[in-house]
Amino acid sequence: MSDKLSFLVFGAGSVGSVFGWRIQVGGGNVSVVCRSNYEAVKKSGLNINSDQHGKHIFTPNNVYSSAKEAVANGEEYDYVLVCTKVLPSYGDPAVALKPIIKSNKTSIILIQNGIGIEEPYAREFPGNPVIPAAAFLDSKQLKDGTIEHGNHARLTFGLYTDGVLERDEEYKKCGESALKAFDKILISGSVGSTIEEHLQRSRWFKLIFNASLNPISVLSGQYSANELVKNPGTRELVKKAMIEIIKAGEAVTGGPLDDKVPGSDLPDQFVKYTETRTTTIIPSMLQDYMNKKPMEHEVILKIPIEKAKAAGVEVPILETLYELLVMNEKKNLQ
Ligand SMILES: NC(=O)C1=CN([C@@H]2O[C@H](COP(=O)(O)OP(=O)(O)OC[C@H]3O[C@@H](n4cnc5c(N)ncnc54)[C@H](OP(=O)(O)O)[C@@H]3O)[C@@H](O)[C@H]2O)C=CC1
Ligand SMILES: CC(C)(CO)C(=O)C(=O)O
Repeated sequence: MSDKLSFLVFGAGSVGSVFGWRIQVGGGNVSVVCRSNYEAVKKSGLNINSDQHGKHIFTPNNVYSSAKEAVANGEEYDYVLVCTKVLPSYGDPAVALKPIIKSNKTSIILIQNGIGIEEPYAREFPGNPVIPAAAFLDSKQLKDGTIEHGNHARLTFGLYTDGVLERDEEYKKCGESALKAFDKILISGSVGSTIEEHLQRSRWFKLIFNASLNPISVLSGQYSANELVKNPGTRELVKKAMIEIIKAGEAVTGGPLDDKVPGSDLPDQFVKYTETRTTTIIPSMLQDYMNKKPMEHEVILKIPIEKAKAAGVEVPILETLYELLVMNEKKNLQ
């Protein structure tokens, strides 16, 4: 039996493939569960063209077509990395993991955008460490099993301790050691890694980009993030949306979203970062729209809007983006 840590990537799309690959490079035993790209990945692995690391073929230790198949020989994983899109209106996402989680040994890492993503997993698996991660990278699946990755990859993550879990010392102890081992293997795989105490602040920080540039990239008529910040009119719109997200995030989490940069300076920082990128950033929401797939508007806009309002912050631009996006999606998916 291998003494390596075992990882199961649930949803080997672009993000799952990049992190799965780097974790294998860092010393992990990495298996993947695929859906539409199963045949291609089983046959030829994942071809990753990365500006950061060059061209590589990531050959997972095992390729499975379902959660059931991933445990058919009694496997129990140290970590399950959930890298699917977050689409709560299509059903409870935690149910899909039920065959895989057999004991509290398995930590559940959610490498996904959005707010409020942890609750279904914490409810379904109350003893398993739930570790949400904000992912900073740009990646895209060009065709089944062929992934394009930009010039950086970073994860900011921490232990979810809201609600009933706050009282459970055993949960915290297991969670803390899972965080440390994950951090170590990411660093070995050349992934930027930060264990974050103020978890929700880092999720709202990531949302500054996702709730502004992602919907606007769709609604503008399919412009990249780089193009949107170059054009003066959309640049201003993006910044105004960002200000709403920052105010909402500060009110909801009770503190600044960044330790060093004041909230008022963050929109300029995000815009500058996007403007100076040499790779073209096609936000994941625009990728979904172009592929006629459902978009993650519930966790990127709807839930943040509800939380903002509950905290007394008005977010009219985000509400407008949300309504227009839902209308667009209806037509796009017809
Ligand atoms: N792309 C990016 O640059 C970034 C994305 N993110 C976030 O990361 C998350 C993942 O995004 P991304 O990798 O782009 O998404 P993708 O759509 O590329 O990948 C998701 C994968 O999960 C698969 N999947 C979905 N449901 C199941 C299931 N039940 N069983 C097996 N496989 C399943 C999908 O299969 P199928 O093709 O059949 O649907 C697809 O291969 C999202 O929350 C996104 O917002 C965060 C930062 C950057
Ligand atoms: C920040 C960005 C655009 C990737 O760089 C992202 O998170 C997404 O595509 O959803």
